[in-house]
Amino acid sequence: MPSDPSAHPVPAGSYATSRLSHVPDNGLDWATVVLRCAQMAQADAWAMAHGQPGVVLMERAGAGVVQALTARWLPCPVWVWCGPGNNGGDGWVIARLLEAAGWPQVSVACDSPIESLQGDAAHHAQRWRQARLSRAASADVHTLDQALQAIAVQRAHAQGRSGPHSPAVLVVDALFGAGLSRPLDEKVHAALAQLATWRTGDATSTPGCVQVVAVDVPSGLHGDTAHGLADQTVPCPADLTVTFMAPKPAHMLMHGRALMGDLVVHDIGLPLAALQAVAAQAQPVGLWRRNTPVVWGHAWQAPRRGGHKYHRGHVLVWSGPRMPGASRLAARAAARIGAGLVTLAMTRTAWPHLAGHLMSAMAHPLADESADALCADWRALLASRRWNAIVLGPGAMLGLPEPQADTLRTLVLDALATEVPLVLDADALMAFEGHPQLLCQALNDRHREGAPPSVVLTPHEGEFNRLFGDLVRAEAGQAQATAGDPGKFERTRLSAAMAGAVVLHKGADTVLAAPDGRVMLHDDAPPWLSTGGSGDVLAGFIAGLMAQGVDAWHAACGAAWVHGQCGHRFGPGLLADDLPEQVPGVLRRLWGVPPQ
Ligand SMILES: NC(=O)C1=CN([C@@H]2O[C@H](COP(=O)(O)OP(=O)(O)OC[C@H]3O[C@@H](n4cnc5c(N)ncnc54)[C@H](OP(=O)(O)O)[C@@H]3O)[C@@H](O)[C@H]2O)[C@@H](O)CC1
Ligand SMILES: Nc1ncnc2c1ncn2[C@@H]1O[C@H](COP(=O)(O)OP(=O)(O)O)[C@@H](O)[C@H]1O
Ligand SMILES: [K+]
Repeated sequence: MPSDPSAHPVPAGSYATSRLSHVPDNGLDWATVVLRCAQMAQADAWAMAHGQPGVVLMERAGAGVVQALTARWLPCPVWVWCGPGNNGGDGWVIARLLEAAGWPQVSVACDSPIESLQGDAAHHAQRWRQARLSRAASADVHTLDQALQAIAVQRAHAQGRSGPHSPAVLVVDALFGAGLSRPLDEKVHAALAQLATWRTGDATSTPGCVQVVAVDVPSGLHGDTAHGLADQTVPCPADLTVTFMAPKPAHMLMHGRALMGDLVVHDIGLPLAALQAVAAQAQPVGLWRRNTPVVWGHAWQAPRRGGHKYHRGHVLVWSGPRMPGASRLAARAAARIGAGLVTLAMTRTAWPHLAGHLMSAMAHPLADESADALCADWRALLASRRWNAIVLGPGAMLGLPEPQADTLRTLVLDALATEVPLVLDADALMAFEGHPQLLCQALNDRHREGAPPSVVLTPHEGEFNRLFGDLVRAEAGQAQATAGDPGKFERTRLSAAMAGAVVLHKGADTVLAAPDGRVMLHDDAPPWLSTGGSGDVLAGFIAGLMAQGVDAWHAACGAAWVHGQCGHRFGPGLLADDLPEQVPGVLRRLWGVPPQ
């Protein structure tokens, strides 16, 4: 990861790419999409129908794996495990090319007879066989059982002589790709599970003695959900995974990614037109994208000459009585990202202590002798001025008149009854735990069909599950034949559709979704962001952008990007307080403002 990725208009990806050509077309290019398995198959089919033979694509896929593999490991004994379909087809290419590159011990295991293979895989299996025979070498293909026995012997002989770049045995998992159609057979699952035990090391071997390269995905993992089918476990993680053209959701979601080892996305030469054809089929919503300025930059401009502070919007931040730091972080973030004015609303009791800590931000005291008085004052404040965005949630609940959750729910519903763009975070979401329908109803009442959404919900994974878990499970169960976890992308998409709001589902793999079905992945965030208050800053960034007139969707995407960039710029040791202070540098690079 570069130390300052904001130097690039498109941030460095979180995976390695080989030969990826960045040809922008209305912002659409292979590097910025996340394709579902069916869409990848559509792109492959389009390319094949437009003059790119499948056998050539398969040759390039195998060559890409060999390129990544030989860059990492020295020649060592290799087993290529080939499945019955095209994933196996890649395996035959890999076996042939490794031998052609001079790797001395390459063995192939396939439980399907070569004669039973079809299409491009059959073609490449035959090419492998011919290459073997032309060298007067044996063209024997082994079963997975035989392969396991042989590997057991090879690793026993190699004890103490393997290293990170020269394992006793390297296994290429070319059994099944991302579009798995049914769970793995028990026998295949058990073979991969045995491999996994050897890979991690056991009483008789050291970790790394057996290493694994996955073609497309570790077999058994579905590319759309990052889980096995029918709740089957994914038996064998990989040390290196090579997929093709674009990542699938499983490559980008953390629990899928954790099974992949290093990830390489290899360009097998599908043209941009193939992607455009897939995008056309995905209209009007479009493809799932990776979050870069290309997709939201047009919605957010630098302050204009001759403008004044009111042009840049006024943000109102709800400040809870006991955890005022959270709202102050959000307020500071909103101001730093460009809101012209920021006001914190706080209870009258807290006001004397808190107001003195504010400099550029303003404070407004609210009656707090009872929940009714507080809510009445809040409603009066909402009506009193032209607010351009509201943040409600960071540190919002503790210390409110009892019952606290009821009081906070009323405050949220009052804010939702206005037309002011709104960010609901943390406590404001948890106040609806057990009552998600109430929140969804209020959000849908305010959301006008066809109008852009004006509310952003920013749950982290725990909040998301507590708030939406049951609703999403029910909805996904109805929609999917293969009930089970539909994956973070789909869960987030469903929640946004149900809520009629933008949902920014936080985490190391942040997924954003809009009610109309748009989905975005923010994968360029550093782990330094996992510190208390960092989410409060993000809420402030979103509100700061909405106050400047950016719609909820683009504000959420832009804010997530700025948040990640601030984390990169500061690096280790980051506190949430440091994030807003990084914004000037990030914006300077984003807008190309010359250094001072
Ligand atoms: N142009 C292209 O297309 C390119 C494709 N490429 C490569 O192709 C891969 C995708 O290939 P794929 O679609 O053939 O899928 P794959 O994972 O090999 O398996 C399907 C086969 O397995 C069978 N089967 C399924 N589940 C099973 C189970 N549990 N247990 C047993 N059998 C099972 C299934 O049988 P069926 O369900 O039809 O009965 C079918 O025969 C992709 O990952 C990439 O590596 C690259 O070469 C680049 C160009
Ligand atoms: N490991 C990680 N890598 C990248 N970003 C992370 C990681 N962990 C958390 N984040 C980000 O940090 C922020 C934390 O927000 P949140 O959990 O609401 O914290 P808080 O409530 O303390 O403000 C979110 O934007 C989240 O996406
Ligand atoms: K595989």
